Amino acid sequence: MSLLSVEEAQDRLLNATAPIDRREPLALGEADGRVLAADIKARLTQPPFDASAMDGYALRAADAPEPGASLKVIGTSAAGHGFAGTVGPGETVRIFTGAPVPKGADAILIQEDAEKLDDHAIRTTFPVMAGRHIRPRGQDFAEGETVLSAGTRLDFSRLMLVAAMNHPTVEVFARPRVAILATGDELVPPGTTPGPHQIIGSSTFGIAALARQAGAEVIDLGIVPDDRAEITAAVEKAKTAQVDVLVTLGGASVGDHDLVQSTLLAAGMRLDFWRIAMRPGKPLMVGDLHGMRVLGLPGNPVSSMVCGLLFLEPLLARLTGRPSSARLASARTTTALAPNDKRQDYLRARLSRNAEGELLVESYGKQDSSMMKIFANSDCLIIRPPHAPEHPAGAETPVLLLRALDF
Ligand SMILES: Nc1nc2c(c(=O)[nH]1)N[C@H]1C(S)=C(S)[C@@H](COP(=O)(O)OP(=O)(O)OC[C@H]3O[C@@H](n4cnc5c(N)ncnc54)[C@H](O)[C@@H]3O)O[C@H]1N2
Ligand code: MOO
Repeated sequence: MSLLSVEEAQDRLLNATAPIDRREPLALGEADGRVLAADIKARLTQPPFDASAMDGYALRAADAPEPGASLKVIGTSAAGHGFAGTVGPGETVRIFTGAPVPKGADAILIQEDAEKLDDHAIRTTFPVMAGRHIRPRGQDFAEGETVLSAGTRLDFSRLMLVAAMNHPTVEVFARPRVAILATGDELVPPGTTPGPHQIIGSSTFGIAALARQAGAEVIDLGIVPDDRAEITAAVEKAKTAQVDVLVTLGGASVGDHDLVQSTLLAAGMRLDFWRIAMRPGKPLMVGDLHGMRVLGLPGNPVSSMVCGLLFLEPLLARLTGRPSSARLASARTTTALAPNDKRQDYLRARLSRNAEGELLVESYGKQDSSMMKIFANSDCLIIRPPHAPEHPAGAETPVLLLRALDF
């Protein structure tokens, strides 16, 4: 059977997935990272009045086109406490940043450009133009204006804006619910003592972190042995918990103890596809069961994570109605890379910069998909397309970033 390409598999997965439309109201303080389910209109105009952008003096520009004008100080306008009167010819009002510009005034002179003659008079030392240092009412947004659209992911800048529009709560899409089930007689949880021939089940923690970063709510179904009844019981738990995505770890290949696919098929799963032309991650399986998308990830921890990055993360982005995160970049290889075979390769690699600031990438020699230390020390994965010829040292290659660059 020929293997599906990564791109074809991603398309098939995403094209068959619609964004979830469950919604919930949330207090703004809880809404970081969530996706708006409705457009947001401003409930008021910002700024609500013409406001001073500087500490200084509000005046009539016509009174002081040239330096040397003397003006009488008739009052004060502070943020939160405006001046009730009107600025007439030859008059000025002491004003502070954020304070309303008093009636009659049409410009602000910054205090550095004012010479104080006494407590009630100043002389200008700089020409004043109408409108100078005034933030006009509504300069930011106007009441009734649609400022943010449904589908926008909330972050620091948008939360600040929603608050400024006077909304204490927002309507957001519910987070996708992801259940993670680790399978294998050999697995025990971290902090326990493995028996003979056992190892620690670690992949759940990587996949859970990735899913949470992609906006999901995670339900850890724990570890079950290679046993059909136990796998079936765990799948029932996922169904009862009404998850959107069931991720299984391990048991995805062709060995006698790889029971996940046959057990899920017996439980009613519709198999979409299985086995991808990629390394690591070949045994990836995708299907549907009881309304859940099923992602069967291969057991080798690095294979699980690479499949998580390439399939789970975009799936969760689709479910929340937003584009996938931008992990693709380009870097120059420090060494030549061997010609590739028919599987798209994802090589663990480290990034650095040369004196010109260009990104350089160096792959690790040994790429066994059980080696988590090398994966954790990697900054990116070099992408080697199927049948790529030898890649010369110094040429650009696409890379998949594992985390944001901080150098
Ligand atoms: N004859 C073949 N054998 C294998 C093939 C193949 O095509 N033909 N594919 C290989 C590839 S590629 C991979 S990847 C693995 C994946 O197999 P499974 O999904 O069945 O994974 P397991 O056998 O259950 O486990 C593999 C390995 O990973 C360890 N593991 C499993 N789960 C976890 C976990 N949650 N945390 C940490 N480590 C885990 C497990 O102990 C095994 O060492 O199959 C190849 N074989
Ligand atoms: O593809 Mo497996 O995922 O090589 O280890």
